Amino acid sequence: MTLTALKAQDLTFRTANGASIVDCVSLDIRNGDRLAIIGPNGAGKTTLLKLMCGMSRPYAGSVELDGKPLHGLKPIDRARQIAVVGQADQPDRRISVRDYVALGRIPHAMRKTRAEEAALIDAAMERTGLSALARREMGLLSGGERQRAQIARALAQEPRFLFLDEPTNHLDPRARGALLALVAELDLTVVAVLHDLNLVPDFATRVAVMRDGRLVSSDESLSRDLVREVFGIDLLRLPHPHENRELTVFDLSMTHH
Ligand SMILES: Nc1ncnc2c1ncn2[C@@H]1O[C@H](COP(=O)(O)OP(=O)(O)OP(=O)(O)O)[C@@H](O)[C@H]1O
Repeated sequence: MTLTALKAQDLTFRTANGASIVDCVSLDIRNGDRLAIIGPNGAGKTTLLKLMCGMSRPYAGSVELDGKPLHGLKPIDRARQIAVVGQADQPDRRISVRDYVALGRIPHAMRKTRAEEAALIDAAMERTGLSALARREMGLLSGGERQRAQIARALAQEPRFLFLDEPTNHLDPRARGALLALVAELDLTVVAVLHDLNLVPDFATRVAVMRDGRLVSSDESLSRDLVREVFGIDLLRLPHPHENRELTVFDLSMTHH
């Protein structure tokens, strides 16, 4: 049985001067989905992500969580279910990595023993490879380490949904795949804005394609025609030269044709 967990209906977000940045988007997210939101710069991806996780309010339309209005939930109740790793998060530079990760426990305060709380925080740090950096100040971390700390904080939150905005933008190529593989292993429903299209096929069970504030597709995979139309590049599926599998390749040179 696959139940719709989050249901966005006719979501519209407008700026003060009336421009629609997200325009009448309807999207169902089922339990266990890993939805990638992709699209060109300025397409409205981050705005849609914020609307769907309850961080910002729509001008029109609604989001339902298990059939109830998401925007009617108290922030703490929302935070028990939804963890968000945003692009603009600015952790206090002076706190230790471990204390930062521990912030993820705030929505659950007083529900577990101290030892259980500590074990959850340690497990989140271990999973993201941060144990050795536990005492370092957040302000001293590299961009990639900080990104992992943000994921660790979200894991410590024990959410049902994980919303990620560009979770890999500071990571080197190998670390990008590794981080998304880690996220995919967790038993979570994930919504992630991704810029690197190479990461999408392995990670996503569904792909939401945004353009000019509109949702143009939310299928299980990307079609060549759609990639060409929306991004102006070519998607090729080629046999791996040494292994018995297919490679998805994005040919950026098409823009020069
Ligand atoms: N509160 C706001 N007021 C005015 N304009 C806004 C507001 N929020 C976003 N915008 C504009 O709306 C457009 C969509 O922004 P958004 O960040 O959602 O796009 P995006 O697809 O995530 O872009 P990128 O890929 O560049 O991160 C942009 O042109 C942005 O400048």
